[in-house]
Amino acid sequence: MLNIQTFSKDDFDRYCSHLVQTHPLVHCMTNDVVQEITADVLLAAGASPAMIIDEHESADFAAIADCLLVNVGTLTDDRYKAMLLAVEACCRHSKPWVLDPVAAGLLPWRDERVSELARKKPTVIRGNASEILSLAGMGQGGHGVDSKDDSRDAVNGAAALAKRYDCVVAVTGETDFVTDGKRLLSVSGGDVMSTLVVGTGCSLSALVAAYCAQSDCPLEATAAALKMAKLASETAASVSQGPGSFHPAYLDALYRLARNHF
Ligand SMILES: Nc1ncnc2c1ncn2[C@@H]1O[C@H](COP(=O)(O)OP(=O)(O)OP(=O)(O)O)[C@@H](O)[C@H]1O
Ligand SMILES: Cc1ncsc1CCO
Ligand SMILES: [Mg+2]
Repeated sequence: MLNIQTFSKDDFDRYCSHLVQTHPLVHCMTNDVVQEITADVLLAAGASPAMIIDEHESADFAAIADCLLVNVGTLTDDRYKAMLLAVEACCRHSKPWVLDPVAAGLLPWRDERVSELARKKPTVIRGNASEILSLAGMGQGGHGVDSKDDSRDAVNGAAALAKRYDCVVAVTGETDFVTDGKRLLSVSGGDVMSTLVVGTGCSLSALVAAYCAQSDCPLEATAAALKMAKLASETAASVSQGPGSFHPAYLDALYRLARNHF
């Protein structure tokens, strides 16, 4: 078992300043459900989103963008081909990319493709506890796209996965954990209301990609993205009455955090 280090607010401040000053261009290949929240979260946080998804353009754009998100939430054959081309371009150009293995562990066709993507050297894999446990071969999948497991129970699976694929693995939940198989960081806080708005996890994976752009420490850059989401969720929950008002308050809170770091 690795020692758990808490990721500090000072560390977050440094990474957040870097993000808002560099304004990274984030190439998003994500699912149909979360396009809008993903773009809005990136803009509010100080990054620049672009959803370029066709196989004729994905490799060219991966070479232009600062980082890539691949999210398999609504995967199709065509999208998968375009994702592979983008991932290969990222690897050729040494650009960071993040894999969000939505609903891993439930569907064999999807699982085969998620495993193939994971073997293509993602910088970070970010998922909920059930997704990370399934990828590590230690779980049976979630309740559709939602987690059935506690993130604390997925820490060993996350570390095993990080070692297997030589990448950073982030598992989110009541407490978030990030590991590269050698160090383990925890990020606490946030609010359970995050789980009642679709795409808080998916958009967080895009934010992880943004923080990893031009960073030489993807482990800490990932923790910074998770911390930003936790801080913004806390603020949003304190001023909202339910998921409907939480959603815009979350964007506003991300924006205020970013603005404080200009
Ligand atoms: N019980 C909880 N208490 C507080 N925060 C939580 C809780 N569960 C999840 N979160 C937070 O919600 C956000 C999304 O994480 P989650 O694990 O729900 O991702 P996900 O299942 O992939 O989401 P989605 O598929 O809807 O995009 C993270 O910021 C995480 O820290
Ligand atoms: C609800 C849903 N279904 C496929 S992807 C997605 C977004 C949350 O992961
Ligand atoms: Mg998810």
